[in-house]
Formats: sequence, structure tokens, C-alpha cells
Amino acid sequence: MILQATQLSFAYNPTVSFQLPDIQLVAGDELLVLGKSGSGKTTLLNILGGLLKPQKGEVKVNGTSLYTLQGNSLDKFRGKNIGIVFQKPHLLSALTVLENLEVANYFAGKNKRVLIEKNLEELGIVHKKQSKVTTLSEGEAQRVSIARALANEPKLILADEPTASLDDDNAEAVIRLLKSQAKRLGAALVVVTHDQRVKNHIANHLTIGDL
Ligand SMILES: Nc1ncnc2c1ncn2[C@@H]1O[C@H](COP(=O)(O)OP(=O)(O)OP(=O)(O)O)[C@@H](O)[C@H]1O
Repeated sequence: MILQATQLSFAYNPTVSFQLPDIQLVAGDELLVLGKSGSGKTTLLNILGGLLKPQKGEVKVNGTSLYTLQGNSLDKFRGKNIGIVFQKPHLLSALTVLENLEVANYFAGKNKRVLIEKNLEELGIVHKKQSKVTTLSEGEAQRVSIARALANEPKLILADEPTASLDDDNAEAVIRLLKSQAKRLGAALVVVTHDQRVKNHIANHLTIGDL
């Protein structure tokens, strides 16, 4: 089992709280998370990614219960095992595209230069590898953040609106890469989206919030 989320609940404050559905994914599984704006999709993804501790329940990734890991070891585990594509790219602005990806490798104790270049190629941005990330368009930066999420060959890939700022061709390339990498790595893939173009590519759907 790659991902096992059980009996999760989370509250930002007494009026904004969520009971979240159980999720079980094995290697190669793909899941699309749907739900209206504000229903808690990003919150769920952050909980699954070890970024937001739930008040109740458990998240197990590849057999490890995330929130039993303390501080540094949770960060290390995340770096090695979980690839997260954020809604807004979080890149290191002083660095180039390639350096951003190499830093991700470095912190996970990996060196995946060949894979990184291949992914950049597939995403149509390999010609930007020496560019500072501040010079990229929104869509290019989004594709770099996808390459970064995949750079450490994670077992769990979590993507929050990964195609939001992309045209049809690039949206297609992104979803193709996420799916092919998940398959190659024996990873599980969870995608949060409103994008109709993505809905047609992932059969397994989960709707959260009031139904
Ligand atoms: N740090 C926070 N403090 C308080 N409330 C928050 C916080 N972050 C999110 N919320 C609230 O929690 C709810 C769920 O937010 P979340 O971002 O998970 O929704 P979402 O389903 O991803 O929405 P969208 O589709 O618009 O991205 C929203 O009502 C939001 O205002």
C-alpha cells in the first residue's frame, strides 16, 4: 500500500473544519480529487503530503505513519518519498531551473541529472534549464515545479491544479508525464483539479465536501 489515509479530520478554527474521506492507493493507482472551491481539497493534499498535521486520523505513506515522524525526519521522508506540485510554484528565485531541480536531489541524497533533463525535455522547457526561474512565464514555472516534484522519483505524487496555467498542448504534456512517471516509479498519483482536460485522463474520482 502506497497511501493509506484513515479517519482524518482537520480544523483551521472552530468554524472551518473537515471530515475527510478514507483513501487507499496501491502502486500505479491514480486518483482525481474533485469538490467545489473551499471544500478542502488543498487542505487534504497538504495533510497527505505531511505538511499539515490532522487533529485526528492517520496518514501512512509506503508503510510509514507520517505524523509519528518528528520535525527533521518528516522533512527527510517527504523529500525522498513524496513529490508535491503546489497550486502556485514554490521555486528558489535566486537559482536557475536546473539548480532548483538539483537542490531537490541534493536534499534527498540523490543524483538524477539524466532523469531531470529527460523530464524537462518532455515538458518542453529543457531550453530554459540555465534560466533564472524569475524570468519564466507562469506556465513555464508551473512545469518546472512539476519537474521538481518528480526529480526524486517519489512513491507518492500529489498535484494541486497542475494544469491551471497551461494551454492545451502543455496541459496534455503535464498529465502524460505525471501518469507515465507514476507508472514507471510504481508510485500512486493524486491530482486535485477543476480542469475538464484532466478529468478525462484519470478514471478514479473522489469528491469531497457536501455531496
Ligand atoms: N490557514 C487557514 N486558516 C483558516 N482557514 C483556512 C486556511 N486555509 C484554508 N482555509 C479555509 O479552509 C477552506 C478550505 O480551503 P482549501 O484551500 O483546502 O479549499 P480548496 O477546496 O482547495 O479550494 P480551491 O478549489 O478554491 O483551491 C476554505 O474555506 C479556506 O478559506
